Amino acid sequence: MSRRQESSRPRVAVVGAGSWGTTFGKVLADGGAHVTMWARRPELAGEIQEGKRNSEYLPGINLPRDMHATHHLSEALEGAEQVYLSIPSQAVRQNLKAVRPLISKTDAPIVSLMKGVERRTGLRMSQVIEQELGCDPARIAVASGPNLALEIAREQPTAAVIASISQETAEAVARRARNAYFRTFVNTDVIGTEFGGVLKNLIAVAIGIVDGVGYGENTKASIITRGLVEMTDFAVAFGAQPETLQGLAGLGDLIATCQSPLSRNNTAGRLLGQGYRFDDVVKQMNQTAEGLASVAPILQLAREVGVQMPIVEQVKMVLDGTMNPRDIAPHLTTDDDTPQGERTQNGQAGGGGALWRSIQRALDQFRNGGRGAAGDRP
Ligand SMILES: NC(=O)c1ccc[n+]([C@@H]2O[C@H](COP(=O)([O-])OP(=O)(O)OC[C@H]3O[C@@H](n4cnc5c(N)ncnc54)[C@H](O)[C@@H]3O)[C@@H](O)[C@H]2O)c1
Ligand SMILES: O=P(O)(O)OC[C@H](O)CO
Repeated sequence: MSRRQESSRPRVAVVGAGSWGTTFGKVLADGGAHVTMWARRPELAGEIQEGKRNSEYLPGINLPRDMHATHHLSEALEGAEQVYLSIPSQAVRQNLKAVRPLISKTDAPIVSLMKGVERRTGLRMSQVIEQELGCDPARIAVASGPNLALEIAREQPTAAVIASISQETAEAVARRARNAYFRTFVNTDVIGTEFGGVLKNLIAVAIGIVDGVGYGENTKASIITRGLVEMTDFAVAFGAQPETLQGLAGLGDLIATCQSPLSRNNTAGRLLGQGYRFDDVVKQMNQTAEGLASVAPILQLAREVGVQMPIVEQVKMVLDGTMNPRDIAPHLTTDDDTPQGERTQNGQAGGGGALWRSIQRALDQFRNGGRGAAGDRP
């Protein structure tokens, strides 16, 4: 491709060159964008820029010629029409402080690719972005879904959802972030989309734990199913649409993360189940397992709104070393001896579910001027 052709392509920046940032950069470049990655380490920026490889995070993957990289943030952000963020959630705030002055003159959409909450505040990443950049929330979007980086880097067909409170922003990002192997849907339920990505990590840690112990498919299916109930109850209590949790950012991501040995959260859980202590697991993981840092703030938030999360509670006990991983299975729902109905706390899977859902849908349409908000729409 000539320099002229390349310079006419829409410019986007990706901040963070780990496995997901680099994969998303490839998705964007393969979709026709001129991509500049920001890598913290100069040697990684050099490898992507010169060798079109990121051998540490994506071994065996050739990156597109239109993917560039620098360790100078200002270079990466210069002229970017969209900015994508993919660094560990606990490091986002400090990095945004450096990003802010560099994008103050643009109204480029800011897209979170991350799936964690800030440990200290319990805030979702879009909330941290809004605080630190002081920008209109309609400019912020989040991407989520069953998106194991290495599979997408290998160009295996995958779907994702882009959420923003602004339909226009969600669509602009979805149009840019798609190509022949990566299909993006849109919704306006940022809360549900973000919490789906955070919460499935915690259930994937639980699955890893029981896998490490040696339990089989019944146990795992029970945890996945009841885990989805916990995820839905929690997210809905914070204003999410239940449909979002049944979509790509909820059930879809839960299936992918719980089933795949590529998942770092699942892997961390498996090591715990095999008897490794939390500190040893952290040492063995050389990539980000967001679930480990999200457990405590999520449980704190759950307590604040009165939502029960027995599976996540037990993950925390295993992480803290106060529960033997073998004991996780008998407590799948509650320690209460009274048999419970198989329903979510907000009643959506029980008798009142249909009525409750139709009320939600009516409210949803009212809020969106007659358009439905949730659900993954192409
Ligand atoms: N890997 C996936 O399959 C995948 C898929 C979807 C979403 N995500 C989410 O994307 C986010 C990033 O995950 P990842 O998989 O790319 O992680 P990773 O561990 O592969 O890479 C993290 C990157 O952030 C950099 N980094 C670490 N600390 C930093 C700091 N203090 N400041 C700046 N940069 C720092 C690392 O050097 C590395 O380049 C996470 O929230 C994760 O949940 C990951
Ligand atoms: O490797 P994990 O556990 O961070 O999961 C990666 C993605 O979130 C899967 O969608």
